Amino acid sequence: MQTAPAPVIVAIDGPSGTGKSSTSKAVAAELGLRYLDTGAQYRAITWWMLSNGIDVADPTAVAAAAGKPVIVSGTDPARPTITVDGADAAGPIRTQEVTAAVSAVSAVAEVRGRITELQRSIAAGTAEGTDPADVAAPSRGIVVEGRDIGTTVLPDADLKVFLTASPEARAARRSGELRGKDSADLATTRAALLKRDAADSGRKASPLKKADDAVEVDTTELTLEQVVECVVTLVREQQPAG
Ligand SMILES: Nc1ncnc2c1ncn2[C@@H]1O[C@H](COP(=O)(O)OP(=O)(O)OP(=O)(O)O)[C@@H](O)[C@H]1O
Ligand SMILES: Nc1ccn([C@H]2C[C@H](O)[C@@H](COP(=O)(O)O)O2)c(=O)n1
Repeated sequence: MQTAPAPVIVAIDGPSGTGKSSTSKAVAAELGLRYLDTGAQYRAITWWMLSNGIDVADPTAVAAAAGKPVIVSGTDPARPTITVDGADAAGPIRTQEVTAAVSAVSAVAEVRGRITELQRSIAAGTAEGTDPADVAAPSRGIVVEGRDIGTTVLPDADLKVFLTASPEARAARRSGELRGKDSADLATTRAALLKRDAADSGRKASPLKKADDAVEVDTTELTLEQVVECVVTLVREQQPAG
């Protein structure tokens, strides 16, 4: 009798706007893997703090509340979901208010401890933090994207990818996304991206950092399709033949 291959774990990290979410979703869909957006989890806990009157500039208050919200992620790459205390949080976590506060909240060690635990549980396919439908579904593995997946959350991942792109390319991508919804011009968008990167790279607790054994892919001059093809090839290369 043949044994099923071990599930593959892919970690994709990098600064804002480098294409982590788009790439991870497409790679997971193509390879039949699950997909976890860890930034959405940090945004979800930030949204809960803001909605519940917690002063997000006060790390002690944030730490004291870190264990309270129940955050559940759905990991179908075609339809990723996120709920907080049972409420759909997919829309509210993308507001400017949450984006402006998320780096401060995610720098608090108690928040990171709580969310990292959820991420490891979801990657292992256990129930905590996972949509029950996902636990029941057969899985060939997962693509997990964020800032510290390869360094801290899943240091034994089968493949680690670190995406980069120039600030200009990232700002242009984001401005294209925001057009019609927001008046942010290219320079404002670029400045906001760099400010968030500096906060995420400069924090003490598990900063944004390339893992020593990660493959760096500079996406500045690549289309999304080219980046996806590159990562799919890297995943296939590290899987045993047969
Ligand atoms: N290689 C690429 N070429 C052009 N546009 C891209 C490329 N990769 C991603 N994009 C576009 O850039 C925008 C940002 O991509 P995405 O949300 O995947 O980045 P991200 O790294 O996950 O960002 P964040 O960390 O801020 O969530 C999206 O509009 C996406 O379609
Ligand atoms: N593994 C992670 C993922 C995300 N964060 C923080 C830092 C980001 O600025 C924020 C939002 O992430 P995004 O939606 O832009 O991917 O969440 C982190 O600290 N660690």
